[in-house]
Amino acid sequence: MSQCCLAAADISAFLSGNSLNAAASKSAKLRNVFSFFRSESDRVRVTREKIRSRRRRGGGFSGPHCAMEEVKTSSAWVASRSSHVFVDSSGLDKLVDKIHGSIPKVEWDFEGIHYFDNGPLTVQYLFVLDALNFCFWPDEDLNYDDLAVGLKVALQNDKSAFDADRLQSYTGTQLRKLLNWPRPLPLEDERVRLLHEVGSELKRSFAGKASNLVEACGKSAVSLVALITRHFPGFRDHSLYKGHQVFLYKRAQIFASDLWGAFKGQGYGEFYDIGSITIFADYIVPAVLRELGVLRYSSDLAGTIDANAEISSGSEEEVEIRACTIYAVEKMKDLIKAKFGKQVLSVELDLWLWSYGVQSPYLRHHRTLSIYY
Ligand SMILES: Nc1nc2c(c(CN[C@H]3C=C[C@H](O)[C@@H]3O)cn2[C@@H]2O[C@H](COP(=O)(O)O)[C@@H](O)[C@H]2O)c(=O)[nH]1
Repeated sequence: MSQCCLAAADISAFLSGNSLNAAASKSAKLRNVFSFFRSESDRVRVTREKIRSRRRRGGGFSGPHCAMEEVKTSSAWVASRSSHVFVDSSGLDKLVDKIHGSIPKVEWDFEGIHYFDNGPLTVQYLFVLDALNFCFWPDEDLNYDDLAVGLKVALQNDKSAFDADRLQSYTGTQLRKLLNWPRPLPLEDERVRLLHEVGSELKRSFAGKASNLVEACGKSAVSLVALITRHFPGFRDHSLYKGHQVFLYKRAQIFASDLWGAFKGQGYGEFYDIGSITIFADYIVPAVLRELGVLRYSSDLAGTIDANAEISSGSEEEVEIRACTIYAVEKMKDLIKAKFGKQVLSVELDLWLWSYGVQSPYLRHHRTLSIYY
């Protein structure tokens, strides 16, 4: 920079676009300095634009670890500002003491309802299952088991039923028939759209196979969640709460957990970081935590839920229920570690709490129309 050793003051003045303009008309020397800085500023502007466009494309700064950490940190952010839902620390304390820090062991597929052949077709089955694993409550006869069994029977009858091309072409009537369901499914058009999305993106990026998606994550559940939410918009389970983005990623995370459970932590289910997965913010676990005195609701919110009235997706109430669920279970894990020196997994806590909830006939859960859970 021999021709332009301007003092710092001049450079900052330049960046403000004032003094160098006037000076440049006085002398050639300064004119050179000015032209040098103009080309520099163009270079800087181009670089900045490149960074901005990379950010817009979502490249570079949202690595896999960001995604999962964001679930925990954004849920904690909500919990620290919530006004409809509260985590009762004494309730949490009592629950941990009650179980002496030991979680009752619940087997994955304790109901015996899932397809399993220990191979890539099981991965395809679980990905299709978790693409549709949401919002059963509007049909009081429908529940998760009907979906799991329906897809299992469909695959046993036709091994090509979940090929990427087939997934892209299902209609609502065909999906209903596949599940042997006598009437339109809740959010049926969305379920069909999500099947199409899974089929087309698996074909475009993973040779049609969910097993390739899993193999691409290097045995990291966190990377798998990041890969899924990057490629499949239907899995991008997030909300805006008081102007902040809150990440929940329920169906992306439960897919990793279902692989881990189905394959017993081996093969397609082997993840060195399964401990990073949080609880799955569905509508059963929050209701169980409320029943166990861990979550407390405002009287208005309790009244709405107990009257079986709906809560809007993205409302403060809905986001606080889901985020406080994640926050409470993370706190529960810390408490079990501090009090009993035990390291428990969210996926194990989840299976215990969820299985407890689906077997409680009078459980009152919140009702939100959502494709996320
Ligand atoms: N937190 C959490 N939420 C879960 C599951 C499962 C199923 N997990 C399988 C894996 C191993 C087990 O053996 C299960 O068979 C479904 N759900 C959610 O519950 C709701 C369905 O309720 P209902 O309408 O009553 O069927 C709905 O939001 C659904 O997305 C879970 O494990 N954890």
